[in-house]
Amino acid sequence: MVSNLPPGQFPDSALPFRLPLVLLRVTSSASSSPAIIRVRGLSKRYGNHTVVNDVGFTLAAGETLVLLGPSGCGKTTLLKMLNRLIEPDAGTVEVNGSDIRTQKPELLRRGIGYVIQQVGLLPHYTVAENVAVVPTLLGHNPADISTRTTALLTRLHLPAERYAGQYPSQLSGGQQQRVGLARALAADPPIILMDEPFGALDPITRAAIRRDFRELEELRNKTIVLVTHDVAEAFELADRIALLDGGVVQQLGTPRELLFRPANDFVRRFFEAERLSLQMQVLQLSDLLIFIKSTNHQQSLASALPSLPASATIREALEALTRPSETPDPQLFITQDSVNAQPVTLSQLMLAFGEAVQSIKTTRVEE
Ligand SMILES: Nc1ncnc2c1ncn2[C@@H]1O[C@H](COP(=O)(O)OP(=O)(O)OP(=O)(O)O)[C@@H](O)[C@H]1O
Repeated sequence: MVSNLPPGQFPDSALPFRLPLVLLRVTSSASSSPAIIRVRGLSKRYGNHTVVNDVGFTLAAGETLVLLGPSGCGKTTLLKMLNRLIEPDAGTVEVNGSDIRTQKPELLRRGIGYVIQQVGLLPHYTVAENVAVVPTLLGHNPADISTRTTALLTRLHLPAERYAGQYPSQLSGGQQQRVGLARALAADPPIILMDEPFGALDPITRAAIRRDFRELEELRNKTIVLVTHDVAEAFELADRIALLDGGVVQQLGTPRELLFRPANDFVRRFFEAERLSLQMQVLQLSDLLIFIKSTNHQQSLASALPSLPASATIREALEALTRPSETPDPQLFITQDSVNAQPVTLSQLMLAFGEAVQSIKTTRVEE
């Protein structure tokens, strides 16, 4: 019965069983959609050095998998084996059920978007010509290419009337990166591979492009494999993370699973320095509802206070609650549906956050 409810909504009768629900959410994993990428036993050696060692995973359509790990752990090598830029020594990659070795590498790559840190725009092509490269190679209708190019550039904050005719050297690094993203999306491939796509950008541009990335309609249904060594970026963008060390996947799971159920000491240590901030990014208001004391409130107050959905993260709630305010203990409403709204003050939220984290830890120890 409880599992049929949307996240964050619990019937009163479920009260005594609320604690295990927090745990259940930690263990919930990948989607059950059909696999679009299936990797088995993938290995690559250079001389005596095994840089990717027996890696396997299955990716559902629409999923974003982040390959995370320290420098030199094999992320780029693994990514490049997915579009045959590097051939493995062992193992297989299947895309939509067929072994990629049965396709010519250049044909395979036209069907898989690829975004890299160095962007790799063609310097003597205009922005519009760069975006149009793959659809042109695929023989798409020129009018359709032009319409899509204009739409993509506009969506990525590069209005075509201003930027379409410019050359890459006339653009900033962030603008070039946006053109790189538009180019990867131009032929509407179902799969996009991204290698440190935001790595060369300053923190503000990086945050802005990451926000666009999350909100971009064109990316919504794509299956994405993204390489990064930035933990916060991985947690922000991933459905699942494959954390690598020495070419071996140390753990593959949701950000919650890696944070709250680390498979080994390497995984635990990897997130240690940013643990608090990651917990605030991973836990949602819905996880805290059971720890917030219900108070009677006037419905009329709801419209006067800021509100956030129960799916908002603790970080988003803290951002909302710590804006300059006249009130010593500001509050907001957590909206669960059109009828139910739970008021919470900043101090209640902090207390509930502490209790939620503690309860997850406690439940683990008791297992
Ligand atoms: N062509 C090559 N010849 C020999 N060694 C290589 C080659 N390409 C990569 N390596 C080695 O393989 C290991 C993994 O490299 P890879 O670029 O996949 O790591 P990475 O995790 O992407 O690192 P980074 O985050 O620094 O980009 C490194 O030790 C690297 O030196």
